[in-house]
Amino acid sequence: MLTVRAPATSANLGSGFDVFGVALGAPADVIRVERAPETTISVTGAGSQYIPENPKENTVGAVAEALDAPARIRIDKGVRPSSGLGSSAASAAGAAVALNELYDRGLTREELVSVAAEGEALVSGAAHADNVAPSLLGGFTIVAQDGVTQVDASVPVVACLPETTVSTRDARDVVPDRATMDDVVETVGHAATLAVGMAKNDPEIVGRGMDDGIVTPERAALIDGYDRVRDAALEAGATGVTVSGAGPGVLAVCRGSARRAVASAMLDAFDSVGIESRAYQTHVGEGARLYP
Ligand SMILES: Nc1ncnc2c1ncn2[C@@H]1O[C@H](COP(=O)(O)OP(=O)(O)OP(=O)(O)O)[C@@H](O)[C@H]1O
Ligand SMILES: N[C@@H](CCO)C(=O)O
Repeated sequence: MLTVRAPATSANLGSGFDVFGVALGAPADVIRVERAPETTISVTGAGSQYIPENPKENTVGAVAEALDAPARIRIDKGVRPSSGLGSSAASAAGAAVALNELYDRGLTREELVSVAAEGEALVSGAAHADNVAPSLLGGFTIVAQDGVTQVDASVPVVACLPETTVSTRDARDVVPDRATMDDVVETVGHAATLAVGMAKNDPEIVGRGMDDGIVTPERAALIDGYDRVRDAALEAGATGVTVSGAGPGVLAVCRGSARRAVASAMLDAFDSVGIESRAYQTHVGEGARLYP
């Protein structure tokens, strides 16, 4: 039996819609695999009651099929589904690493990105790789048409998850078809700033590059209390705040010394609109890890 821990991720980071992603130190899914004549899946842990065990409907089933690697697969969910922390992607990335090893397929982590993205296509209708790439490679990743670029980083973050859910499929329906040239120019400037901030591991520069006026306002409107949570986090010392992935999670970047205050401000702000939430005080972290 092989065991893999695959981290939650936060995609987009505001200015990098469908392009940027980061691996988070916590939470994570744990995937266990054993060879079997056909694929079976069992799911336990956070939100497991909402996750299908039918291989045709689970992201890990799509990965097993893509690798032609039938297995008995057990998923222990640390990443709650439909929260904006790449839950479906963490399972897919973990399964890709585990099954590649189990069947000695010899694919690199970079090559596994498109394999794991097959699972994302199954649940969200688009094979976007901005969650599976950081879950596989760790750090900060840029997914472009011609490949993935990765940089190690350890910027402190707070990921605050309200009890509500938003499905990625629904959140993709509100993405505008067009943007003005002014908005594009502004967003490119922010995205470039953010990428430099990650390379320098500097939360001030990362935070300055997180704003986006194209997709984020539409997504934020789906999250009750978003404006209050954002304002509270900024007041408590966050350098940047945005919707995590497709939401409803909210991601704040900050200096390590401000992390506790930012988390507490975000929890209080959700509470003030009658919504319970949970905050992960963590950092940009490592990718999927294989245990012997
Ligand atoms: N292994 C899996 N883990 C989690 N969700 C899964 C899995 N397989 C299938 N799903 C389905 O995928 C959907 C959750 O995926 P979705 O992309 O909406 O959320 P997410 O992965 O948590 O977040 P995001 O992509 O916004 O960061 C749910 O409908 C869930 O049932
Ligand atoms: N880039 C994708 C990620 C989903 O987590 C989206 O925002 O729809």
